Amino acid sequence: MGATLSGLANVFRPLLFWTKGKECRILMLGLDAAGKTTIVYRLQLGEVIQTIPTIGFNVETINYSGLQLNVWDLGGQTSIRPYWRCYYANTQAVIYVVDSTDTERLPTARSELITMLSEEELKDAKLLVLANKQDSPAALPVAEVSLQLGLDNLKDRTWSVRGCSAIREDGQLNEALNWLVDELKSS
Ligand SMILES: Nc1nc2c(ncn2[C@@H]2O[C@H](COP(=O)(O)OP(=O)(O)OP(=O)(O)O)[C@@H](O)[C@H]2O)c(=O)[nH]1
Ligand SMILES: [Mg+2]
Repeated sequence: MGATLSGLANVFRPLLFWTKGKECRILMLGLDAAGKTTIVYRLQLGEVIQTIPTIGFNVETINYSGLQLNVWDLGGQTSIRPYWRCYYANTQAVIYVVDSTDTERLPTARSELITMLSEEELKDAKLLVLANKQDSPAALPVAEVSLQLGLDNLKDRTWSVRGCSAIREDGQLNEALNWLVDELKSS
């Protein structure tokens, strides 16, 4: 019963505060095909949309739990990654999305993450790592993704790693976002 009530609370939480709240700038980063765009529109529209690779960026506003989240979803292809840094200024949080089935490129995801976090402009940014595509049988468990990204080595950073699936309705995505908005509100 307790679990059901907390599930319901998670579902209705985004609706509870629909008026414009404090603005927060959030960057969605991660390698190409990690699921960034799918997640953004899943959170905004509550549905799974057909995506195409992002060339440049999408920017969307999501009113969530009393905050106005201005979400910048940047393309993750190799040739686009050098431009991520143009968007770092005034960012309060980074959502770093990882394809948990793409084991071959986890070292690349790790090095891009480390490079990004070393930037002065992001030194105070909170970090939410999403180990996405957990619906797939080929997905590595969250703990393994975390290990391979070297997250335990992070110092002086408010961070969390969560498993999720952009295409499955299990509440994990909302739970992860709830963690982030609670951190943003308390800072
Ligand atoms: N099985 C599964 N597929 C997913 C999930 N999330 C995204 N996808 C699929 O992964 C592919 C890439 O998703 P996108 O959201 O376009 O990826 P992206 O990170 O925005 O990629 P770029 O824009 O190129 O950086 C699409 O075919 C999605 O349908 C998920 O949780 N599970
Ligand atoms: Mg995209």
